Amino acid sequence: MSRLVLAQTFVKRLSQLPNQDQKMVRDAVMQLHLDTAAGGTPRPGLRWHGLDAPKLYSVSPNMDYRVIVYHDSGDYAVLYVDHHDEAYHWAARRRLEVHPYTGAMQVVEVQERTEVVTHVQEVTEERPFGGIDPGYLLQLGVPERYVQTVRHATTRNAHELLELLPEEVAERLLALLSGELVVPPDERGDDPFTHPDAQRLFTVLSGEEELEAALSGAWPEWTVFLHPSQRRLIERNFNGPSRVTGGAGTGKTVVALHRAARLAREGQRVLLTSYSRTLVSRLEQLLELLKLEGARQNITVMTVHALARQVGTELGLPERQPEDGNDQLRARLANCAGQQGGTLSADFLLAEWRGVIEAQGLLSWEEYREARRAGRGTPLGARGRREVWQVTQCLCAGLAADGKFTWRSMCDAVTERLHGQPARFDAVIADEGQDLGPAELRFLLALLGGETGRLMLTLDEGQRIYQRAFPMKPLGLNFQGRSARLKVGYRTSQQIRELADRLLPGTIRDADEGVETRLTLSRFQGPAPTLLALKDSEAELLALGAWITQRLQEGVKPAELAVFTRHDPARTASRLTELTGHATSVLGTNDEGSDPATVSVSTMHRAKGMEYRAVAVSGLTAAALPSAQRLAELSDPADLEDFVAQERHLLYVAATRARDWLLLSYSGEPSRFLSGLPVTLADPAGTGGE
Ligand SMILES: Nc1ncnc2c1ncn2[C@@H]1O[C@H](COP(=O)(O)OP(=O)(O)OP(=O)(O)O)[C@@H](O)[C@H]1O
Repeated sequence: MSRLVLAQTFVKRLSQLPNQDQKMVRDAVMQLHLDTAAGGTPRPGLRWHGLDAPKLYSVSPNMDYRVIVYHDSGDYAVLYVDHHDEAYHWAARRRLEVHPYTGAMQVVEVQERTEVVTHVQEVTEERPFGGIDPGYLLQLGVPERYVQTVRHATTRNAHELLELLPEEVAERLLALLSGELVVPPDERGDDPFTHPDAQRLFTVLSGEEELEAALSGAWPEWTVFLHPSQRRLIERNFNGPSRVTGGAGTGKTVVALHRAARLAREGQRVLLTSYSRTLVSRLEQLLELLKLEGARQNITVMTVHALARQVGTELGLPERQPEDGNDQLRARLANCAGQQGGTLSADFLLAEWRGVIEAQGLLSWEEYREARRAGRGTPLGARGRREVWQVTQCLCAGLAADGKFTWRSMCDAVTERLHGQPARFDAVIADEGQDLGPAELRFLLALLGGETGRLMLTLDEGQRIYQRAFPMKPLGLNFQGRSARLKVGYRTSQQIRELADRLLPGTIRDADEGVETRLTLSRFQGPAPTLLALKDSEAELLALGAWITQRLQEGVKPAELAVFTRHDPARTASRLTELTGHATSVLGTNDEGSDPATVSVSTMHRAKGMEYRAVAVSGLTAAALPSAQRLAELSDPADLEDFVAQERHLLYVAATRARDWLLLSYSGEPSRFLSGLPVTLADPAGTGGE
């Protein structure tokens, strides 16, 4: 009996081919399987023949395409497909080797770039791995042919080398670079394709049906080829609350989905949640791809607020409508302060309400009088506190009289009602957890009957755009020993990730004093991002139009393109259409999709959770980012600092929605967040930086 193994590189390339070509390749692979499954040989029609590289073979679905296959004893591993020359070029640069220490199958790149790295011999430069014992490097999975190259790598070219090595190895070396102690992977096993290191790249198929599903494109890569660090987080049972962190596009949502699926298959009642409807509807769509069948009914997918409202109604809380916009609350606070002749500004009062009273769920004057005001910049004496309390009580009374609630106060009210009730879920997984506040977390814990160990948060401090950081330990959430960082960037090209990383500090500290370095690796290369500086907004829109035209000509579909702006996307969309003729649709705050024949335009806030092949972030002026309008309203230094950090994160979020192409643009004075980034001056086609 022989086995058929599929490599992630094949599945990915197959999905990029035109439909009719995919079918032809699928038929050829199915044929190969049928011919060899019972120990036979491939039929002559497949034109099976050996290549120059050891154990690599080629199959020809037609005159144009070649499928590259590794074959050894009973194993057939389908590695890659492409047009004749490209496929052979791919094969010529790769070897499949069973690693001598780990026993895992590795795809090792050879030639060209290896030599580039080896020949950089600047003795004066620091060699970060120079002092590491070759035996230890081997234990970490470094391919034998690379051990000396790694030891010779300099600080400058170490990253180039890491992008070249098998991912699992690069990840361990990256951890060494950031000063972590790295434990070598498991001892070698018997099967090179099922070693945890190999599972991110290969999947052994158990039959024709599975092969059919894989080949028909019903198998998006993420549903099968998990990174070992993702797999561990999905399979591990934690003895306390757990946390998954990672930069944009490192697969945190993928972990959340697979873990929810795994627990549901075991019969657990799972809540998979996040804070916005857009994010939750994306979770719902992706969950369908995991083909859960009966187990699907064990998973509730809902926003925290929608669920709180539903549970509140069940528990007999009066029906109220949400009123949570900053502008509405600020107006109510100004009104109350005016009535009471207070001295504090509406903005200060709002920040105190959001940052102290709502954040800590303070329900009485005594509690507020004693409360810690950590993170608030302006000190408040007893008189000031009294004034804040009176005004915010007036706010609450006004909201209640009008049949309204703020989401946080509703969460707190429901949490109180849930007290002492049995758990409604066996597990809660909250994606984009950085933007959930204390009230939301308390509610989630109440749904678990207080069992903090059944909560998993996936989050990125660098993408915090709504919620100021707050310590989680007082809520009983201590993640020590149960926190893991994902380091492989799946979404964005190396070039886009590197630029986006420059928008944020290299390390980020959370409110519990945890410090994380943001080092991440990318899985693929792409064109350099472009930063355009134009003389006025009309010139900027024309340049944007030219950039879009160029992308469309290169085969990017309108639905794979998005434009993000800080303010007023409707205006950008209509001016863009007027000036350039490109059809656009504006995405609102609901989860509605856009017309696939148009380019999406939305706010940078709406970008969260989205993904496109090409993204333009336009109008990045000093006045727009951080929003000058909002800055003028803030007086407390801590509020200002929080706000500027959130605006910076917003740019990071918008930029990291791009997989292959990124354009940043502005006219006049640039946003302070762009300082230090190389500008490609007015270049309408967007080719200057590429
Ligand atoms: N193991 C994997 N194999 C292939 N693709 C993956 C894998 N994990 C994640 N991806 C892909 O990478 C992209 C980003 O994944 P995901 O949305 O889970 O990342 P994230 O960390 O939640 O991102 P963000 O924080 O930016 O929202 C998606 O297209 C996803 O399908």
